[in-house]
Formats: sequence, structure tokens, C-alpha cells
Amino acid sequence: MSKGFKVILGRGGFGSVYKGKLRSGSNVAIKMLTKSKANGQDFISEVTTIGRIHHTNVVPLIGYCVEGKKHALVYEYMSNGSLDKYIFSKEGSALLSYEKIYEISLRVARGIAYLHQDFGLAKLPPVKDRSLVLPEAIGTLGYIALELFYKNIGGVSYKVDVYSFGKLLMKMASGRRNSDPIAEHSSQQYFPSWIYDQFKEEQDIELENRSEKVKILVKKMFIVSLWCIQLKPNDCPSIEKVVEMLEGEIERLQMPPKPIFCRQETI
Ligand SMILES: Nc1ncnc2c1ncn2[C@@H]1O[C@H](COP(=O)(O)OP(=O)(O)OP(=O)(O)O)[C@@H](O)[C@H]1O
Repeated sequence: MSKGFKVILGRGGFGSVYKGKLRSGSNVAIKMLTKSKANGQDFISEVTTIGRIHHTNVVPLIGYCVEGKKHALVYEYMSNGSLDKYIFSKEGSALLSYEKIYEISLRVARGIAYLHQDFGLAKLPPVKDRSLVLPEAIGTLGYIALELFYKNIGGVSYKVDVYSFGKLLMKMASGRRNSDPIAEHSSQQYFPSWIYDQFKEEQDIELENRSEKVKILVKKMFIVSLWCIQLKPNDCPSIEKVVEMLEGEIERLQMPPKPIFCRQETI
């Protein structure tokens, strides 16, 4: 099925993902789980739950394999690959329009909302992420690995998903690094604070030659992302609220509290 695991599609926090082919001829993505602590039976019951997930914005699980301690998940193959190559400017890559990026962000939020509402599923970070060493805790845009703040991840795992979505949303709104002036600021020490100040001072972010509609979409994505990365659980919205804010009118969006900048040494 995996053709000897020759084609690697990528590596994630839970293991490597390989391209495979079913006897029917359809391509699949096989995620080989490393460090899977679950025994065969627990794994099968978890997979049975995941297998019931059907949502247009969630990659369908087709099946699983258990062989001794080896556990693998088989997903429908997504031929377009990862989102990053469409939103971050790389030489020769075709970038998506801001309208499309906004639409994708909304679909991602709807997918997470479905998982939270209908399945009570929130994503636990892979074990290695929960014991990150400090320098790795601050990403390129200066975000904090929220998991570090919450030892008992179970109680706040929904917020962790919203926080992660906020980071993604901010990257999506600012990701066209080589082509937009706002992107120059993404290398600043704490980009969320900078972008917050732009809006608070009612300065329009520089998006030259963009339509009013696009400017509004980008502003909306930034403000919603600033809500999502609020560290106080009470300030951080539910994912349903995030969907509502993304879909709603910009005039109805309030500014969140200024995101706290946590310097590396103070974590
Ligand atoms: N269904 C799929 N179809 C095509 N490529 C896939 C598929 N699933 C994963 N990949 C590729 O494998 C990479 C790793 O995926 P994986 O889901 O393991 O990790 P992730 O999305 O980076 O996050 P995490 O491990 O935190 O869930 C992806 O970035 C993508 O390039």
C-alpha cells in the first residue's frame, strides 16, 4: 500500500506521512505514528471515533493499521499539499489571492468548530511540544507556545486550538512576505503588538493597490487573530465565536486587549 514508504509527504508532530496507493487505485496519505502510547484496543476505539468525522473541511480518515506496536492512520490524499506553499511567498510558487486566503481561514475555523461541537475533540499537542526548551517556545513571529503555560492541558485544550488557529490566521493575513509592505514588519520582535498598535491608532495597514474589500478582509483577519491569541482564557473566544467574527461585519468587531508580549526570559 505504501510502496515501501518511498514517497514521504512530510513530517508532523506525531510522525512521518507517506504517500501510498490503495488496490482501488486511489492515492492515500499514511501517517505512521511514532511514540504511540495507546495499546491496540485503545487505538482502535480512538480511530473509531475519528472515523465518524465527516466534514467538508476536515481531511477524511479512510482506515488504520495496527501491527504490533506500529500504528498507522490512512487519510484521503490531498493532492494540493500543504497550505504554507500557497500563502508564503516562495520563488516560483503561485500565491493565492487575499479573498481565497480569507475563505480558507473561514473553512479551517468551521472545521475546528465542527470538531469541538460535534465531537468534543480538541487537539492535544504532541508530547515533544509540551516539553519545549525555551528558545523554541517563541516562534518566528514571536508567539508563545501556549502549552507551556498550561500544565494541565486537558482543561484548556479548546483554547489551545483557538490560539493555534490565531497564529495561523495571523500568518495567513501577513504571509505574503516578499510582496507586501506589512510583511516587512513580520520580522520585528513581536509582530502581534506591532499590528495591534497599527489598528489601535486607527492607522490603516499599508496594502498598496488593494481594493477596499481586500483591506477590510485583511483587517478582519488580523483583529480576529488578535482575539484568538489572548492568553487569558476568559478573553480568548470559542471557535464558534471566531467563525461568527470572521463571517460578520467589520464594524461589529471590537479591538481585543493588547496581546501580552512575553519576553523569552520571563517565560
Ligand atoms: N492527507 C494528506 N495528503 C497529502 N499530504 C499530507 C496529508 N496529511 C499530511 N500530509 C503532509 O504531511 C505533512 C505532515 O502532516 P501531519 O498531519 O503529520 O503534521 P502537521 O499537519 O504538520 O501537524 P501535526 O503533526 O501537529 O498534526 C503535512 O505538512 C503535509 O505536507
